Amino acid sequence: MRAPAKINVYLGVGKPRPDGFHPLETVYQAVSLYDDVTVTSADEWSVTTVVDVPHVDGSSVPDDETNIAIRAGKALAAHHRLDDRAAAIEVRKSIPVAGGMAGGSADAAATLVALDRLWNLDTSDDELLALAAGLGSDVPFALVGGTATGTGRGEVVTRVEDNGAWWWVVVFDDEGLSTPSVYGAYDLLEGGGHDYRIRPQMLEAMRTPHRGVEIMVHLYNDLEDAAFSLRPELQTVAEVALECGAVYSLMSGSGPTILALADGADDARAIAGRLAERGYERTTVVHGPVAGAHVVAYS
Ligand SMILES: C[C@](O)(CO)[C@H](O)COP(=O)(O)OP(=O)(O)OC[C@H]1O[C@@H](n2ccc(N)nc2=O)[C@H](O)[C@@H]1O
Ligand SMILES: Nc1ncnc2c1ncn2[C@@H]1O[C@H](COP(=O)(O)OP(=O)(O)OP(=O)(O)O)[C@@H](O)[C@H]1O
Repeated sequence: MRAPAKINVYLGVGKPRPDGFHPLETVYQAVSLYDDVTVTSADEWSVTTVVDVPHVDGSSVPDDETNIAIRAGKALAAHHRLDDRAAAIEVRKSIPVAGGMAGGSADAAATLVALDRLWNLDTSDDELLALAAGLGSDVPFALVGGTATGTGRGEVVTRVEDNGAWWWVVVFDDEGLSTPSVYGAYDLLEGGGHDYRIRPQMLEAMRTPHRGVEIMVHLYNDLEDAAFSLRPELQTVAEVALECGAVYSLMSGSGPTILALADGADDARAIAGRLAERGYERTTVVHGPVAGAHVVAYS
């Protein structure tokens, strides 16, 4: 089972709720960078992470039951009162770890769908989405894919019509950035007191056939200043991407991955080449939107 990375083409963040989570209004996009998950029935739960791409460092991915893929499998088994079931999970990672591209969420979504098929459970889409929401704010979107809005803490996902062919250069970072620490820095900067809603004009513009570049004025990420305060060199990466010809540059989710928007595939490859000349060699070209781990019905 294959699950895509996500980016947030718009991320508006409010003040923390009583439960500590931040209310979000985001526009997610699934892009063509994937983790592949394989499951086999076993007597005990296990997870193995395999990395065969240079831009991923899998050393910090847990191999015990804290791995979100095992948490997903156990949640599915418990939901069906099959607590005696277990599986061996193999995750082949291409999505950077703690990169703001929801790699763990992709693994969780892929595991839910893969085990549902392996065990012939026929879990409904609504039940899968509810299980996904219990695992993490970004997991429901990894099931749905495409382009979608996320509200609540990000887990309430509604597909939107996106007739675009977006091309991005993804600039990887050597170190990950912890999502809670970025939200913490956002609170210290007293973020959240503004109107963070998605502009209807953005959704309208995405309905019209476009190449991403026409939507550029609407691209936005409220967590950028917070991440840049923790890692100032990330702002430099975003600036260099513009100097290398990006139409726009944006941080992905809670960072540290930086996205350079390109005007088509050839332009993206040219930007990646110029970035390499400037010393940023750990990049890849992706396009979006792409399908999620499973085509689900949603409202
Ligand atoms: C940055 C984003 O990727 C944008 O889509 C998400 O908000 C993060 O989603 P995620 O990694 O699936 O997040 P979760 O696993 O649900 O939460 C991890 C931690 O991030 C913070 N968190 C997450 C989501 C949210 N709406 N508000 C938060 O404050 C909380 O400290 C939480 O303990
Ligand atoms: N299957 C997994 N893959 C990657 N990280 C995992 C996994 N399971 C648990 N983790 C832990 O979760 C942390 C964050 O992982 P992840 O790669 O999903 O971050 P992220 O891409 O920044 O997520 P998001 O964009 O949703 O905030 C890792 O540092 C790791 O310790």
